[in-house]
Amino acid sequence: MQLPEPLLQSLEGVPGFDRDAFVSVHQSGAQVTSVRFNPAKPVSGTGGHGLPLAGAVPWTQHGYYLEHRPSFTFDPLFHAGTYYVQEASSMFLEQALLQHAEVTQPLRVLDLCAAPGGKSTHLQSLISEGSLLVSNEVIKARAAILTENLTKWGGSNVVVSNNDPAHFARLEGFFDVLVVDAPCSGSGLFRRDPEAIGEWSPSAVQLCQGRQQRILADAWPALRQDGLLLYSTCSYSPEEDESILDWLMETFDCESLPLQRPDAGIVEIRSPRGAWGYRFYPDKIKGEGFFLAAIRKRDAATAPRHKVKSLEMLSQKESAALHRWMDGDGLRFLRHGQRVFAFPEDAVSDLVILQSALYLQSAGTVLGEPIRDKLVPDPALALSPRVSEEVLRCPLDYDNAIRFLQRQDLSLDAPKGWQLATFAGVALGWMNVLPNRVNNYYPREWRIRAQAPSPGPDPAGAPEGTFEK
Ligand SMILES: C[S@@+](CC[C@H](N)C(=O)[O-])C[C@H]1O[C@@H](n2cnc3c(N)ncnc32)[C@H](O)[C@@H]1O
Repeated sequence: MQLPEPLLQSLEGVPGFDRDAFVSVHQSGAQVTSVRFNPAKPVSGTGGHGLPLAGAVPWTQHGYYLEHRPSFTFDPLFHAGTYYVQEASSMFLEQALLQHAEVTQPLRVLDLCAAPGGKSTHLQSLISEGSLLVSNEVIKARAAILTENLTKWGGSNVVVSNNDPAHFARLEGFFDVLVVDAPCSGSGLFRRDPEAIGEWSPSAVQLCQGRQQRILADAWPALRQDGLLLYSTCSYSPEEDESILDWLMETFDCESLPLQRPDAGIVEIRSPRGAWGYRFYPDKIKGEGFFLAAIRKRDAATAPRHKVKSLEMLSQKESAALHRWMDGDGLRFLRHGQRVFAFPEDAVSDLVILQSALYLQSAGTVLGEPIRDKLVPDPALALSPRVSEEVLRCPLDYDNAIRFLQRQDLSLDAPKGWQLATFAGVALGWMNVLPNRVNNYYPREWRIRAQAPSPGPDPAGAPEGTFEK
């Protein structure tokens, strides 16, 4: 692996940069794989997840390294949203949130650059049920992947939007926490993705810096006074890290916040204007290149009055019928078009504002489409940890679970009607058992398309739909 010489030269003198160790860790071919478990979907069956765990990630509660990289595509528990494959350094976000936000209180959190959903699934696990996460992605195709990953994660307190950062100016002072995991020149991921080296150049770094400033300037008004900004990149370049912190300090009234580090390998820096930032180098910690900083907004933001369209609530009778399908404690059932969905009761007024200001891709948990007195259940309901205990469950063995996820026909001896297909006690999706056949309702766009790998671990990694920082 040939790292760009201009990159190495630009890092000379940057705190924590050790040229020889840095080059050598990139040339070693070593790969680090890590996952973060979903606390809302514990797996208790024999052997649990069966993943080859190799110790905890020191800066997060639910993150673990793996001894090697298994084929996630052919693990039903991956599709069930019981864990997310996430780069370890990125999980440091948890420390920043826990140290500087009141996560036990209801929070409105905006994850502005969210696809494919690593930070958003993490944030969802850290905030309270009555909090609200708005997970935004500007690129439409990527917003669809984000929705899929968040649907599988299962939280009802999430809204996915597909907006340009500039649109958030309509929500002045609305959010308590703003996460900007900015698009960047990507040098931090060179070890994992050597092909990205070819796309790197000093001018790409400049271009990214300009874009990062625009994104931050556009979203800044949406953060309330005393709200928390978490800024991160996977770039080593000071132009995208320290210089952005200095630009924030010069442009806005804000205060930089220090973080406690549970691992001495994380390098604490002070920018020329004194802002704190945290650098991750693969030769110093077990993870990829990453940068994170926490900033408190000081200037005032006034909450504007919104012209709002109301939402259609279900009647008590309609809602009562839905409790057979979902534990609705603390949730409100609402109608959108033909479908009904569940949303945290305390956040319904926020949703009314959001739908007036943004282009929403999804909100809460879709239960399905009521037809006469019956419900055609939605995949999101199957993947919600709140799906009712009353719903019939059909445990599948491994081979049938894979057939189900490939959307193939199944031949099973099961009672008639809607059933949750489960594996190791965790729901995968819906089947409708008819007298002469079983209809597989796994979404076509989510199905496994890859060929099954040969038995045994797959150190090179099998093709898969979801893996990112
Ligand atoms: C580093 S990735 C986000 C990764 C994500 N936070 C995660 O943890 O999985 C940056 C995201 O910003 C989006 N993006 C690109 N250009 C953008 C822009 N001008 N404004 C906002 N987002 C942008 C990209 O599509 C990409 O999804």
